[in-house]
Amino acid sequence: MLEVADLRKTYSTGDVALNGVDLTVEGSETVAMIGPSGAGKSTFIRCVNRLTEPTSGEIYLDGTELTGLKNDALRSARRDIGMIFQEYNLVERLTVMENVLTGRLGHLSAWKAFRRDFPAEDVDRAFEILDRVGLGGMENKRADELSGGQRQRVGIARAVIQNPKILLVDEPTSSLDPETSDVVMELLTDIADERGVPVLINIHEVDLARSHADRIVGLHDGELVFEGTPGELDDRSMDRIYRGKGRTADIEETDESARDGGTTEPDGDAIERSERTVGGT
Ligand SMILES: Nc1ncnc2c1ncn2[C@@H]1O[C@H](COP(=O)(O)OP(=O)(O)OP(=O)(O)O)[C@@H](O)[C@H]1O
Repeated sequence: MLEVADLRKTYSTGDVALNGVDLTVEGSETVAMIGPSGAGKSTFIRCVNRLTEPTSGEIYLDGTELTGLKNDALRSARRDIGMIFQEYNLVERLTVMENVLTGRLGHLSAWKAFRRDFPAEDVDRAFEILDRVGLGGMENKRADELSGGQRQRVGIARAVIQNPKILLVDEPTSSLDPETSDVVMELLTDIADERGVPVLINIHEVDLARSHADRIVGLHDGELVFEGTPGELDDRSMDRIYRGKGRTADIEETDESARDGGTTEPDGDAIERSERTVGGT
């Protein structure tokens, strides 16, 4: 389970990317994070795996506090986080099998990692996972011979072989056509279910989020302004996420004036206006 509390990030440029975000992702749920460009989605994911140092806040993964970890402790915690990237981040000249096995490098001693000396069980698992993601028989192909969809499947297999406690996925479909995007999203959610691992996906395509996620969270200007099921993501929520309209503060203000309008005695002018209206009818 990932638990994030009051996460804040201000870059050295003064840009406030995250302004106190709370989020929990657990079980085998798929949570899609949506929001306009610059809302802070990538910063959030990068803070969780500490590629970006948060300014403040707490991040727990299955009870381990990730902020503040250094060196070996940080390396070990990162083994528990499977990352899947927009641009796949494969080593082009290596084979599919070699790319997948790099997901196990963090589990080997430095010497074995240097020699890429993987135990037989890792290789067996790589075969099994490649089969699961639909790349059975392609183990010896070089990464640069693959299509975008195939590359992303290698990226998924490489993350899954880590045995992660969570999958963090950054714009997995941005470089893919709509049909392949759909297949990749389905694969991710199925794998989450099968392995009992939660998935947090940062995604631009709202339709994909709606059709594949269990829960959607919306960021605007570094703040979480929506959290709900795909069915709850109505036009008003979309406005709040993409235009910053009707955020909690605005709603409270509106509600207050509505309440006032209902309970406060109208002033003299209002009475006059209303009488004119009545008299005129
Ligand atoms: N390395 C950086 N240095 C300074 N400011 C940054 C850096 N990275 C991001 N920002 C700023 O932080 C804010 C959030 O950016 P971030 O990339 O997290 O948003 P995003 O929602 O992922 O956007 P996109 O969907 O375009 O990728 C933006 O204002 C951005 O300019």
